[in-house]
Amino acid sequence: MKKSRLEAINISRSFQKGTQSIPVLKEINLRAEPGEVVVIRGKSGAGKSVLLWILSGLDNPDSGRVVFDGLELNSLGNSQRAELRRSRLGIIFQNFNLIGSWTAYENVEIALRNSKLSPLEKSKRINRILSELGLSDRLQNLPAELSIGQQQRVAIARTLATNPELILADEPTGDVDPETGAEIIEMLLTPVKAGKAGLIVATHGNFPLEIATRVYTLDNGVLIPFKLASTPHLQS
Ligand SMILES: Nc1ncnc2c1ncn2[C@@H]1O[C@H](COP(=O)(O)OP(=O)(O)OP(=O)(O)O)[C@@H](O)[C@H]1O
Repeated sequence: MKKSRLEAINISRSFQKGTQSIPVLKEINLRAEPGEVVVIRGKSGAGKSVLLWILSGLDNPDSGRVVFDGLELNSLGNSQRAELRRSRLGIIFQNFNLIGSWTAYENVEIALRNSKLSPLEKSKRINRILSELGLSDRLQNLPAELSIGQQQRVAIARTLATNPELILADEPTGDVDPETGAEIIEMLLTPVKAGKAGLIVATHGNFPLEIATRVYTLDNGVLIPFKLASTPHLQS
């Protein structure tokens, strides 16, 4: 099996406020590969989103490296990074990043714009994923006509549509009821259990830690391994 491992090596990132430099990430080391679920816990403002942006090449670290499947993100240009995100990484943002004037269907379709699938295959895939997420009767609705949880599911459908090798999810179950949360987790875990994708999740704490391969707490800029009471495992 091809191992598309992501590795972050000694990542540091600070932000400037006036003359003051505020460190958000301090020499973070992290890895994830297909079949693994890596959870990053942390309070609001701990730097979880900043870390996910850096891991997906949306932001640059001040120092350190991110390597995905042998590719150094730092040395890729913007268009190469965008292509990597489009074709191999799946990012679920905290604010969903849906396009307001497009329907649920169109918001998922955009992820497949460069795919080699035929129009029929594309449409079958979009319909299947949206219906698996319980949105078959919302295909033609705009984001503003959907509940927050439904918008979140459209964002997840858009991410899963391209069969990414690594999924980076910022609070994927943040704004939904427990039942919907469980469905979202099941959808995210399907490619992970099949060994096709790795999953990195950032959470305040409402993600079930027992399904994680590794859990960390991001505290004061440092990533600290978090030990679960029982042995973590991924049910298949
Ligand atoms: N562009 C920026 N300029 C200055 N400071 C920033 C910038 N982006 C993030 N920060 C700061 O970095 C810190 C970490 O923010 P981040 O959004 O990563 O936190 P988080 O752990 O994801 O929080 P939450 O769980 O509330 O989303 C915050 O103090 C934030 O103000």
